[in-house]
Amino acid sequence: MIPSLTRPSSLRINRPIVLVGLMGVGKTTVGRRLASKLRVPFYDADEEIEKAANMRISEFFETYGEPAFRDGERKVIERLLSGPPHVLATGGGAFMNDETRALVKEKAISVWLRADLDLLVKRTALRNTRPLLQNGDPREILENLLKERAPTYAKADLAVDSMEGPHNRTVDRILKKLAVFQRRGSNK
Ligand SMILES: Nc1ncnc2c1ncn2[C@@H]1O[C@H](COP(=O)(O)OP(=O)(O)OP(=O)(O)O)[C@@H](O)[C@H]1O
Ligand SMILES: O=C(O)C1=C[C@@H](O)[C@@H](O)[C@H](O)C1
Ligand SMILES: [Mg+2]
Repeated sequence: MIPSLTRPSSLRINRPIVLVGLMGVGKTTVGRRLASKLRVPFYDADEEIEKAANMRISEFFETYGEPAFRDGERKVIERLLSGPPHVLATGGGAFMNDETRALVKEKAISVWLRADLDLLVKRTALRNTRPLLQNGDPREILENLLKERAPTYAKADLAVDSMEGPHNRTVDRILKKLAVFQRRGSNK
């Protein structure tokens, strides 16, 4: 028997699926697995920006600053969303940009991945390449970002918890909500 980890989903998506949410919530890891189950390509906006600019995100922030990064991020997301259905993991701040969010709302199904503060602190501690967490106490920064950004993330079409446990449990929760959303048009 094919293990459930790799068993494809019977769901057919007709629009890109865009994952939004804070740093460390699992957009990249969960997104990659979701795409594989849906048998569609996976893209990570942060990786695409790094490829286009030929530098790491942290270097981009240092060289050009955050407003230029947000502009590049919007362009990269616009290019990706004009292609066929796929799963796209966005950078943690992408959905905060009004133009980027309007684009995502128009062209894709957006999914807010949620986790509590403790888990975000634990997961982001595994990698220290996130420029916004470099200057100060990561817990305090994440707590403030969570407060500030949650009302905007809540504008996504769906919200799914990405809590402790196997990644695939989160993937399966997304697939279930997507199936209902596609059938009914909306299901928060
Ligand atoms: N559902 C999950 N269960 C357990 N661990 C997870 C889960 N999702 C992600 N992780 C772990 O948390 C870490 C951060 O995940 P990931 O890099 O996918 O987050 P991200 O949302 O893409 O962050 P960023 O916005 O900084 O790119 C990884 O080490 C990953 O393995
Ligand atoms: O939350 C944010 O604003 C960011 C998250 C990362 O994915 C990167 O896009 C960048 O470090 C900014
Ligand atoms: Mg990521």
